[in-house]
Amino acid sequence: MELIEYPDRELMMIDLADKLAAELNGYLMNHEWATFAVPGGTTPGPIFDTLSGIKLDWSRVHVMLTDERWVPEDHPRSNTRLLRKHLLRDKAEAAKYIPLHADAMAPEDRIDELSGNVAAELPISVLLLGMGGDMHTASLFPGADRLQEALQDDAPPLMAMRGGGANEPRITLTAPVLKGAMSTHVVITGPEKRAALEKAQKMKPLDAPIALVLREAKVHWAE
Ligand SMILES: O=C(O)[C@H](O)[C@@H](O)[C@H](O)[C@H](O)COP(=O)(O)O
Repeated sequence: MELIEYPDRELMMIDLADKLAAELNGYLMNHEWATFAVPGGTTPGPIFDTLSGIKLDWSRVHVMLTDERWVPEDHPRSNTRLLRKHLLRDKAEAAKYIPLHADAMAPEDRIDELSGNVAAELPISVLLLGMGGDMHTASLFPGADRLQEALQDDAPPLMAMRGGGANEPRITLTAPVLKGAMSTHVVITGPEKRAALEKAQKMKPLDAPIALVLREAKVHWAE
């Protein structure tokens, strides 16, 4: 794991946005398109704000979430809503969006179709992950109902997930998809998450799902 510490959050968000854009740009030099997977939650908004204004051939960037809360897209907890408001606008409006959500009561109602769309975009070229204080990443929560299945190397690309720290049903990329990314970044803030991250390094993914990716990841941290 490579830990990159920043003097403050604002600087980190801007610098990380630049790094991600540079990686996408580099990838596009040798590939027809790039798959860019990003987290929801409260941390990445400022990264998205900066990214959306960066000059890049966004029309060849396919954006997807690492996980989604199964709520309508105009719900305050919808990660899709966050993306539309902060990332898929300005220059980045040209990006192709690969949804993890569809209009249905439960994720299981639409998962086959959503999963097929995700499978066509793999491997992920550039992956950005968040992490919770409980060491979950994407919607792979310790104690969630199908975590064990989602950690298997032959897990389907997308799975529904309930329980653990999740408030509502979730849909999430699974371990093989996250581990298969060409480049992996994790962004965290504050002393509590820093301590959790350090603990996770010595733990198994079943207890600390972020541990799945830590060996290969660059972790970006600011107080
Ligand atoms: O939908 C989500 O909740 C996320 O994708 C999730 O995996 C997030 O990255 C962590 O929960 C950290 O969330 P915060 O940034 O809000 O602390």
